[in-house]
Amino acid sequence: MFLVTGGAGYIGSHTVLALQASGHAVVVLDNLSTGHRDLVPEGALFYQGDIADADLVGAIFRRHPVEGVLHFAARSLVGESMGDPGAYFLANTAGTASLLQTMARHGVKRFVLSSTAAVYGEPETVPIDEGHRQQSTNPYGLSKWMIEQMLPWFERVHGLRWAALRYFNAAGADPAGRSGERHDPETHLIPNVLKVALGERSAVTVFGDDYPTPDGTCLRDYVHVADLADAHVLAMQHLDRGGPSGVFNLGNGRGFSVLEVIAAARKVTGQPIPVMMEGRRAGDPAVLVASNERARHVLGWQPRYGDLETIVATAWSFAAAKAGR
Ligand SMILES: NC(=O)c1ccc[n+]([C@@H]2O[C@H](COP(=O)([O-])OP(=O)(O)OC[C@H]3O[C@@H](n4cnc5c(N)ncnc54)[C@H](O)[C@@H]3O)[C@@H](O)[C@H]2O)c1
Ligand SMILES: O=c1ccn([C@@H]2O[C@H](COP(=O)(O)OP(=O)(O)O[C@H]3O[C@H](CO)[C@H](O)[C@H](O)[C@H]3O)[C@@H](O)[C@H]2O)c(=O)[nH]1
Repeated sequence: MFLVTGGAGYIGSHTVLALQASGHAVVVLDNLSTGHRDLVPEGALFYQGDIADADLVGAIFRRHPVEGVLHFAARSLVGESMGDPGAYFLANTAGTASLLQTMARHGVKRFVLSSTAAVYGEPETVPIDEGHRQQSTNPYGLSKWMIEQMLPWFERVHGLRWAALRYFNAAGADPAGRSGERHDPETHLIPNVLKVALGERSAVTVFGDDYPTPDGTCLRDYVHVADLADAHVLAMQHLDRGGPSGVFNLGNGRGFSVLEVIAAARKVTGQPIPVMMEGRRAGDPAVLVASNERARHVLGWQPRYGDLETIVATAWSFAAAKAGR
């Protein structure tokens, strides 16, 4: 059995589905600060509470035979972190230190962390490999980088084995329609583009068209949430086999511009999707594209839904169903 923190959230709920599909029992811990109780897949046990509540986490470890923890629970709004860094260091870094300490007390020795491409900051070379310098430009990325740096100490002292998965841009929805992205407020590009297609917003705001890229808008590496979920199952299997702890980028290795994403959404939805150009959003690097060689070779990860139109189409099916279309 695995403990999934943040299993009522976007990527966590998809990973619960993938763990269940590979035969694992799951217990979810989530404080529902940004998640939804109804996104927790059927069959998973659910505890509402905080990762830093050592009594509650300890009780879960006493009651259930937890072999490992997949840790998604976090605050993850870059803009918010710029205005309230302390909230991010407390919730993410200190909260995870508490979780790791409780794991150590209860002898739980496997850990998969949701990390982020935001640990790299402005890239010096593209594609970005795991050896790239870490110089996050925001407190959110730094809060995750500090967690990554704690992990080798828990390994050395307590025998923890861990994988830190640095996601690029998570996107799409469960191809079977069981889960999808439901953030409020929604800051991510694809769901916001689809809100325009649904008529919930009048136009997509494009943050900057003067970047040094072919069409002037930012390039990002969009990776399907079901492919991310698969990588978590593979990372746990890798640790099970006695594979070494480590850091892995998760992206498709291809960059798409904001305007290319909007064009794909026009094609998928058949809607015109008007655009409104605005200035740059603070802290956005021009290009973020992953080298995913390590995840492919070491974990045997093979993304199944790398095609941009497929990513957008699965997100569209979920968003349209939610809106009653
Ligand atoms: N969405 C992305 O593109 C992206 C990219 C890189 C990294 N990440 C990371 O992936 C993880 C999941 O992201 P998401 O997009 O699914 O976010 P999400 O907000 O949908 O999910 C996070 C879940 O954690 C829960 N939670 C938050 N703080 C908690 C706490 N202290 N105790 C218990 N539960 C708590 C929330 O209620 C929510 O259900 C996060 O750690 C995020 O930093 C996301
Ligand atoms: O309404 C919008 C929303 C976004 N964008 C642009 O679209 C691109 C993608 O933006 P997202 O907000 O969807 O994603 P980010 O690249 O900002 O952020 C993601 O990648 C980060 C890594 O830098 C973190 O991991 C973060 O958690 C994760 O959401 C950016 O160029 C952004 O400026 C728009 O033009 N309009």
